[in-house]
Amino acid sequence: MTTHKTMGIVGLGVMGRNLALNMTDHGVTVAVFDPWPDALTRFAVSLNGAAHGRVTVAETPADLVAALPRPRTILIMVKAGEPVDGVIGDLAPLLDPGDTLIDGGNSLFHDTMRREAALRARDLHFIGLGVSGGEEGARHGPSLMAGGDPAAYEASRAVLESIAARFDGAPCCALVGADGAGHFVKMIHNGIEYGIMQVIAEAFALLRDAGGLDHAAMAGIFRRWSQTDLASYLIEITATILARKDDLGDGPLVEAILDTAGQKGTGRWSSEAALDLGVPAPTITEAVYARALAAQKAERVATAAVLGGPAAPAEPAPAWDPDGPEVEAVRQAVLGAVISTFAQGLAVIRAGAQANGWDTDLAAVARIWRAGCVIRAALLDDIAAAVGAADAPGSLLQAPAFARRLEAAQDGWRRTVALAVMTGVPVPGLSSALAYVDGARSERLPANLIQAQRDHFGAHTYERLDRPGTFHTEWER
Ligand SMILES: NC(=O)C1=CN([C@@H]2O[C@H](COP(=O)(O)OP(=O)(O)OC[C@H]3O[C@@H](n4cnc5c(N)ncnc54)[C@H](OP(=O)(O)O)[C@@H]3O)[C@@H](O)[C@H]2O)C=CC1
Ligand SMILES: O=C(CO)[C@H](O)[C@H](O)COP(=O)(O)O
Repeated sequence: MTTHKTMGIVGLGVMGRNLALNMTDHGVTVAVFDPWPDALTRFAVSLNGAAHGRVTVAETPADLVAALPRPRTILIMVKAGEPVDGVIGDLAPLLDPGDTLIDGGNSLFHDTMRREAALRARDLHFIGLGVSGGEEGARHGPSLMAGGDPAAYEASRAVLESIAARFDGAPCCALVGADGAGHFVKMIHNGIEYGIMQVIAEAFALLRDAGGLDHAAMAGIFRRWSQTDLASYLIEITATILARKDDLGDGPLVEAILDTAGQKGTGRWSSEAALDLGVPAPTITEAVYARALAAQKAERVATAAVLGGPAAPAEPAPAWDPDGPEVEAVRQAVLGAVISTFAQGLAVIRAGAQANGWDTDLAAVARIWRAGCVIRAALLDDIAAAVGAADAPGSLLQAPAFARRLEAAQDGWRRTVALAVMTGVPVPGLSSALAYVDGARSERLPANLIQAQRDHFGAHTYERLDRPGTFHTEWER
């Protein structure tokens, strides 16, 4: 298959525009189309005369297709859902066998599987490409998670690798399986992103509300945490956010922001996939619930007016020392919860790959998350080594490097969750992540009682520990 150094791009919003600029920086010839004239104007302004001769601005999908050498490759960068089907519907009749469409949006992997099959039947290739890194990543190096036919990926690989972020010189771009695999991996990336953002937000609430720390002190704490095992993009931006003053009012900007978090669907889809696969991902799901609860602002205000929490101490406690043991305990809680969330997400990817017949290499996934993406973190280097080892265990929790980290973190983590419970600070992320680890390391869980209850009320039968077979008991006789 021919290697493409020319790419068509449909959709010049935040991501499409910046990916197009990134490509022109890397010598790729691009032809772009967006139905919104302002998007084309904004793109022309961003180009500022650069890449002369290597950019064609098309006025219609037909012009775009005509501007591309065969076999053509077109990256679709529009909102997930109907707009993607709309663009495919516009382009497919104009394409020739062997051409490739790449969907770089946050599409649901089931949609990608459906689209890939429909286009394959028309001799067209379809790659579902997870793109992470936001605006800055798109412009200067995102992490790219591709799903599709290896030959079609090979044809676009040079361009994708040239624009991807690099970690120790290696591009953060890989084929992670067939059809919907790239979008599945990106979906779980976002689920992990939800979990980590939630536990960081809970740490912020504890430092502020239980620890009595001001925003300058908290910014310093997060900056120091950036120098530890917790080093990551999300911890870094949290330090920056906490330090920012409100230029439209007094005090820190973060306190002027309405406390209702938005969500576009990938977190919920991750939870749905985990439930469908029967794989626990409680911290991801709690993070989705936490955003749903946050969105119920009026309801929360009404409840707060009638329902009190724990009694305040007679004497207000002094603020925590930013270098003291309480803050270190919160750091351990966040570290443990981040590891737990990665373990949950990787387990869902492993099960999703198995269920869908994808040959997803978990170590490659961890490697391409080391730079460019929102969940990039120092831990990912060790995660890649742990899940890529010849004798890699079934769960990240069993990998010696992570079992030891969790053991070291658990004391502070438990004290932090206990403190949150006693002071009434909601920590669904930190506590579910801990419960996941405690459940995962339990040789015996109380599911024996659940089986007995099921057998009692529904004659569902049970198995025994000491002999094979299926048993039923007449419990009331
Ligand atoms: N923003 C981010 O940080 C990230 C976004 N993503 C995903 O990337 C995708 C694009 O996101 P983003 O760039 O932020 O979205 P934007 O809304 O900024 O841009 C989408 C662009 O596509 C255009 N468009 C819509 N429908 C069509 C169509 N039928 N034909 C051609 N163009 C069309 C839109 O035009 P109009 O405005 O007129 O509708 C708009 O210019 C989404 O799936 C998003 O979830 C992935 C990673 C990070
Ligand atoms: O894919 C992304 C980052 O990786 C996008 O920023 C996405 O919009 C984040 O999800 P949500 O809007 O639901 O918080």
